[in-house]
Amino acid sequence: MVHGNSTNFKWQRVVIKVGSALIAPDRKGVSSRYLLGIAQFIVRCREMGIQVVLVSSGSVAAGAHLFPDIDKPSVSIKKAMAAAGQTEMIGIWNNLFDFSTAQILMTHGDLRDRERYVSIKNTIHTLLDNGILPIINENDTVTTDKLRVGDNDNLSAMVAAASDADVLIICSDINGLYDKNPRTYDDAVLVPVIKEINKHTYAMAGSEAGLLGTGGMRTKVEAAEKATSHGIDTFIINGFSETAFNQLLAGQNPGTHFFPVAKPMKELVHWMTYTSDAQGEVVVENDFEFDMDIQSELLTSEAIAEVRGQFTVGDTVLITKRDGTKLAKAVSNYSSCLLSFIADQADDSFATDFQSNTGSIISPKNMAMLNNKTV
Ligand SMILES: Nc1ncnc2c1ncn2[C@@H]1O[C@H](COP(=O)(O)OP(=O)(O)O)[C@@H](O)[C@H]1O
Ligand SMILES: N[C@@H](CCC(=O)OP(=O)(O)O)C(=O)O
Repeated sequence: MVHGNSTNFKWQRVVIKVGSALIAPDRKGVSSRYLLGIAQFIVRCREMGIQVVLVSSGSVAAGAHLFPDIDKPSVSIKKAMAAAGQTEMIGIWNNLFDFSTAQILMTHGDLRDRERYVSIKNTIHTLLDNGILPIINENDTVTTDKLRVGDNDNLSAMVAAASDADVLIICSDINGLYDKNPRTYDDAVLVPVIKEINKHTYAMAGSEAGLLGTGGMRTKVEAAEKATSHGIDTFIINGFSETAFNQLLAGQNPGTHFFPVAKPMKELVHWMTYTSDAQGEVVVENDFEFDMDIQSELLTSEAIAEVRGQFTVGDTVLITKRDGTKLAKAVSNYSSCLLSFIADQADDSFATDFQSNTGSIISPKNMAMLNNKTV
């Protein structure tokens, strides 16, 4: 746990996310220029008994030099860059350590499937228990718009939650979050501490990324929101600066430190809120409220105004009011077809009988209240 501007370094497990500009700063293939300092930090953490998981971006940037005549690469060229760059990148990381490393490539399609998520989680823990450094990236070659996380900031927060980490360190090409983009405004000021992430935090982050990166500060704030709501301290630091790593090791905050929330979400609720992806929507009337006291009647067909999308039993659905308010995400015990059918019956007794035989539509142990969060 970290306090104020200093740390007492009681971390047991750290996730370190490294941005593309640190891997291939000149787009001439991978370079060890900045990776040496990061590798030294990883080694020192491990010497202190802290387990480390590395999330490394940079496969596209690392592979770009193999396609020298292409100014504006298409999606398929970028995927080819990623495939070729990934081996260069893993090669250089592997050479920097005298212990074993392991590569894990994943997509959002893997993380949002509970069984695959648990499998990833178990593999990470098994690697750590055996002293092996997991090096993780999105599997860009197989992603589609529907399947991808799209940026490694959010991916690193999902990985931090899956790893049960207590700190996430996002290494970027800039000192931390400024009150506005310092590449545009000379008078931008570094924000050292964020105690609560809100719309002002997002306003400061804006939406511009650097030349090599994806998502800029916005996706880093999204990542910090995901991680801190799971009780994970989050830092954005300058990965170019060895001083920043030394400061962290000395218990100081070298960049922006996002404090964990006072009451972190439980693991399953956190996964449902931030990692699972709703396959459909169950729309209820505007005056609907969950009555948590009667669990079997948490959501009954009479309350349903509309069923949107196609989902099967066990899929996650979004429960929204007609006015668009996001109430909850929950695992549906009914398919969209069946739910539409029983909700459309004019005779309420049909639905009541059906539900008393088949069971409730959703159950509280598989639901996460959203309070209109952006997820
Ligand atoms: N408020 C801000 N504070 C800091 N950086 C900002 C801000 N707004 C935009 N940026 C841009 O975000 C960049 C870092 O994000 P990004 O390019 O995605 O890097 P990375 O590869 O580390 O993920 C900075 O170099 C800067 O150009
Ligand atoms: N999976 C991509 C990373 C995309 C990404 O988020 O990049 P960055 O903003 O530099 O962390 C790659 O390896 O190129």
